[in-house]
Amino acid sequence: MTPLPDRAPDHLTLALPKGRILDDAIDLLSRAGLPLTVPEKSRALRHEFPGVTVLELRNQDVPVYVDLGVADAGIVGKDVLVESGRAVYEPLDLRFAPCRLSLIREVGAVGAINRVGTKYPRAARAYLNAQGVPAEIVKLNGNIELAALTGLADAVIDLVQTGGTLRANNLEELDVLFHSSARLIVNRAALKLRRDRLHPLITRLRGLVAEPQPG
Ligand SMILES: Nc1ncnc2c1ncn2[C@@H]1O[C@H](COP(=O)(O)OP(=O)(O)OP(=O)(O)O)[C@@H](O)[C@H]1O
Ligand SMILES: O=P(O)(O)OC[C@H]1O[C@H](OP(=O)(O)OP(=O)(O)O)[C@H](O)[C@@H]1O
Repeated sequence: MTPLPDRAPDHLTLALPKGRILDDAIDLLSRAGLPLTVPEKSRALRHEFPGVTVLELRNQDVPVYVDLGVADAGIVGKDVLVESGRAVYEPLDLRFAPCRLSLIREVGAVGAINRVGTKYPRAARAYLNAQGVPAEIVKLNGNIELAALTGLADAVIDLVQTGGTLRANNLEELDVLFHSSARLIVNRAALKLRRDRLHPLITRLRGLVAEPQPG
């Protein structure tokens, strides 16, 4: 295991993704007692709070920073965690950012699925292998559904939440690979070294996500 960088055992370093997860993650961690505020809009990538450093990362990099011990813990979607293949400790489903990873096609499309566009090539390969579909996978980086609309691919594997994107583009969901939501992930060495910070945090977060949600 990669050794942790030399940091005080009572200091926490958290990996959080910029984008749609950041505000809810900061809100939940604040309610769990950490002295965090949403970072000012700036080009700063590292935010210092009393006893806590927040590293603002791309989603895909959160499991890497936690697995390699540069961050003690992080918050990331299950979809990104599965795709990362990183065996980090995942103690808690935080229950926000719910969505599902699905196989999607144009409504009424027929014929073999020979090529699939996706941002999730690892999950897509595992799914297609399990289905016995020997399709080529094309890794894309955004607006994935366009691949199915333009003929770049016969189908796509992408996230669905409200279904609004599907309806707006005459697409349909053929199958669900798995459901996703935001997860707390923790570096295994940090869990021992910084147990006095991490154990109470996990306990408080567990209490918060177990409470009935407002509304
Ligand atoms: N429409 C959605 N509704 C709810 N949750 C979503 C939705 N889309 C994505 N998510 C969840 O939120 C996470 C972050 O999504 P976000 O849109 O911020 O990332 P992104 O901009 O696609 O990623 P990146 O640019 O880092 O590749 C996803 O990994 C997923 O877990
Ligand atoms: O079912 P819905 O509520 O419409 O949500 C699903 C859409 O949300 C995500 O895209 P996002 O807005 O993050 O853009 P991206 O494709 O550039 O990642 C996802 O990739 C879908 O396109």
